[in-house]
Amino acid sequence: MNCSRRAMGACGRILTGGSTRSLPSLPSITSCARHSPAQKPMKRPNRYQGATKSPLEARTINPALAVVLLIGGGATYYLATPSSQDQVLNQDTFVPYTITSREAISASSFIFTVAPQHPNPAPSYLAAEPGDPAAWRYPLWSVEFKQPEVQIARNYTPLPPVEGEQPLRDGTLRFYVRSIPGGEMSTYLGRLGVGREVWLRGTHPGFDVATRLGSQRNVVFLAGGTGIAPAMQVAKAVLDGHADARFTLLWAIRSREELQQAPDVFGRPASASWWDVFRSSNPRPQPSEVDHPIAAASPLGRELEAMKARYGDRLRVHVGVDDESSQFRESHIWTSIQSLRAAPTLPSAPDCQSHNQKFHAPASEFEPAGARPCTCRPDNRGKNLFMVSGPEGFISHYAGPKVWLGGVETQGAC
Ligand SMILES: Cc1cc2nc3c(=O)[nH]c(=O)nc-3n(C[C@H](O)[C@H](O)[C@H](O)COP(=O)(O)OP(=O)(O)OC[C@H]3O[C@@H](n4cnc5c(N)ncnc54)[C@H](O)[C@@H]3O)c2cc1C
Repeated sequence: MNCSRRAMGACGRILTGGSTRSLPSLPSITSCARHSPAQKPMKRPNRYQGATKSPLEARTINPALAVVLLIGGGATYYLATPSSQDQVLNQDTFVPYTITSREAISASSFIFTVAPQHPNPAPSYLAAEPGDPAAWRYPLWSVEFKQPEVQIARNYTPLPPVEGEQPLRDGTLRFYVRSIPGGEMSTYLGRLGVGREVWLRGTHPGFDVATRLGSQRNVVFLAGGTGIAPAMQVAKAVLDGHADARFTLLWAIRSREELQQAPDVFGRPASASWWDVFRSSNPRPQPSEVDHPIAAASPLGRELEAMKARYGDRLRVHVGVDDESSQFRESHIWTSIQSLRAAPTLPSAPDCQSHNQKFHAPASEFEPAGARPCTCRPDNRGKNLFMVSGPEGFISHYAGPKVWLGGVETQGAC
């Protein structure tokens, strides 16, 4: 735990969904804060968090920037009653959707699809004009679901459309959710079957990946569990957007069934016993790169496989499994960062709110695209990114605890 935090650097900060950090050959870090002054009150849940400076930054070898997206715990928000006039997805009121499919991945996680009850030909998360191929407007975004019985809301991250499928103009969205024991919203969603009604509000743009990355092309993304949803969003946006972009996904999961079903049949590394861990002749299990095709792929595994088929070596996927004692450690993160062999970037402009670390630290995880314009030299715009996303405990492990910084609760800042 301490080791991980040291590895990440000296500072970090909480983002509602992610945190930012520096990578080795990627310079200093960028960070995001959880609450943006520009945001309306009551809208910011807090599962994904971002950290500003990080241990990685502290150890900066060559400046490069890293963004860490974090998924954190959820805050409770009292919800406004939806107006009858707001029938399509919007940022102010909750609108009804219907669950159209539900697929279990493990005993506690599942993917489900929702369709709006009032179709909207131009949802706010689509960039294309009607008639053009549809594309998502933001590299990273989420919507809120509400739990009507106890009046709370939580953010969830739509999964990118499956390979070969356009974002659907009928507004259909898919989500990967884990039911947390005792969790108000996630257990509520876990109980709902096909045909049940859910209520959504959004679109909520996330950390402005495009501006932060600028002319740089490398992202390392450490995702814990359902934190893979934002990772897949960012991977698709970055890899579709730039033919020379490279994305390394480090996916930390509790058990292999998130990636592969029937793992014992298909060659899962043997679980490490306590005895194994301490036997010098049996070194500690290590995270491994995912083979393609993925044997007995889970529904999520099939989606990763499709992305891998599309992007080839530009997308590398590594998995660390709790049950197999192959968690990601500092050395794995550094190896992934350094393997990108990104050219060092120059220091950012002192007043650049996108790339200077002092502004990055208190930045919000929820920020409108372009809200923080880059003022760096034209030939030095952007930072390679290291992003972290996952449950609060996961983020704390890698980015450090939540702290208050400049009146904003952040994570990864110290
Ligand atoms: C921008 C954003 C996007 C998100 N996208 C997704 C997504 O795509 N899929 C998804 O499943 N979640 C996502 N989340 C997290 C989600 O919003 C909720 O926080 C989560 O589902 C838990 O809510 P809850 O009401 O069930 O638990 P709560 O009642 O809020 O929490 C109950 C307890 O469980 C702990 N806890 C919360 N989450 C976890 C966890 N993952 N593991 C272990 N303990 C936990 C809390 O700290 C608390 O102690 C996202 C969060 C944000 C901010």
